[in-house]
Amino acid sequence: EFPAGDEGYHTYGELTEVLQRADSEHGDIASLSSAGSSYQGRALHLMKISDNVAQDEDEPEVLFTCNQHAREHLTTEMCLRIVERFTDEYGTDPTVTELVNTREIYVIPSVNPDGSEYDIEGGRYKGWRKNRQGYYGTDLNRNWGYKWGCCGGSSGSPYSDTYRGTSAFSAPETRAVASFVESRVVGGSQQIKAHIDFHTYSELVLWPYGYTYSDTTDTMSREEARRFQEVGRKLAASNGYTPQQSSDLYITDGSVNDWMWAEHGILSLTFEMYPASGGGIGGFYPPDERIEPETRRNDEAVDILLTEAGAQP
Ligand SMILES: NS(=O)(=O)N[C@@H](Cc1ccccc1)C(=O)O
Ligand SMILES: [Ca+2]
Ligand SMILES: [Ca+2]
Ligand SMILES: [Ca+2]
Ligand SMILES: [Ca+2]
Ligand SMILES: [Zn+2]
Repeated sequence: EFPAGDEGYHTYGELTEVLQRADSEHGDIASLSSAGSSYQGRALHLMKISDNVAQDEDEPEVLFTCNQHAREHLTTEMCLRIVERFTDEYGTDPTVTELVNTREIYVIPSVNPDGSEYDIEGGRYKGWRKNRQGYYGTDLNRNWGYKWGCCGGSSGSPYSDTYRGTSAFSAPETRAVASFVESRVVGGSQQIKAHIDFHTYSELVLWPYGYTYSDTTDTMSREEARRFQEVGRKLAASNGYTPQQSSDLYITDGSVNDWMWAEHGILSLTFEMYPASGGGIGGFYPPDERIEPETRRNDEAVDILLTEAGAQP
């Protein structure tokens, strides 16, 4: 459980309850399933939100993933905010209603439930980042299969916080989410057009590639790079984060954004949420009073991405 005073954060059990309630109370537009299981057997909850939710309609699909990194609990709350806003405000908020009627929204609130539960075990924060596979865990955001381990943007040491795992997709969690994305290739084309992976912290909007400093590659043309910049800057203007290519921060290899773009042409970005800086490990644990303001802060960005998905080939 969360330490005293931080009860506003959701444990895995509480998260599960909220999702199950949304599914039952909004059955016409919300459908709860699972992308697969974590290493320790927890369901990787997958919520679909759309009109005629039981039908696979020809509407742009958008994916939101959260909590790849265990200690980044604010991101789980961010994905919950998306689920609650697009179910509770459907039929009253015109923007929400229009987006639910014209898009298929997928939300995975916790990609790393094992690590998240371990991080808060005994009501004390451990600063844990990785999953719970093997003795020391794998950094899920270095385990994706595009340019895995290519470029010094991850570690081969199991003790390291950026340990890439024994092979691409060696972690059941990345494998499950990747399989879900692969299942959205229908009639030869990927139905998911855009994606945000939420992290904390630093208040940044990041776009690929992470594995190289160069803006363009054989799989990122000048106009594609310009599209990422344009959308990234628009998103950052709405929430006050700083927009940049992720390698401007540091080189990473095996990150989710690189794989989503290179393998599926998905406009995939990372949001690093509040706080902007300061506090070292403490920055990962903002008091629960920050949950509402810092998740609502991204409402407009979520709407922008859902809208931009309609213009994505
Ligand atoms: N959340 S964080 O502190 O781990 N930072 C992220 C930043 C990041 C995210 C996506 C691509 C490159 C870099 C990380 O995975 O290192
Ligand atoms: Ca509190
Ligand atoms: Ca629909
Ligand atoms: Ca569809
Ligand atoms: Ca519709
Ligand atoms: Zn992170």
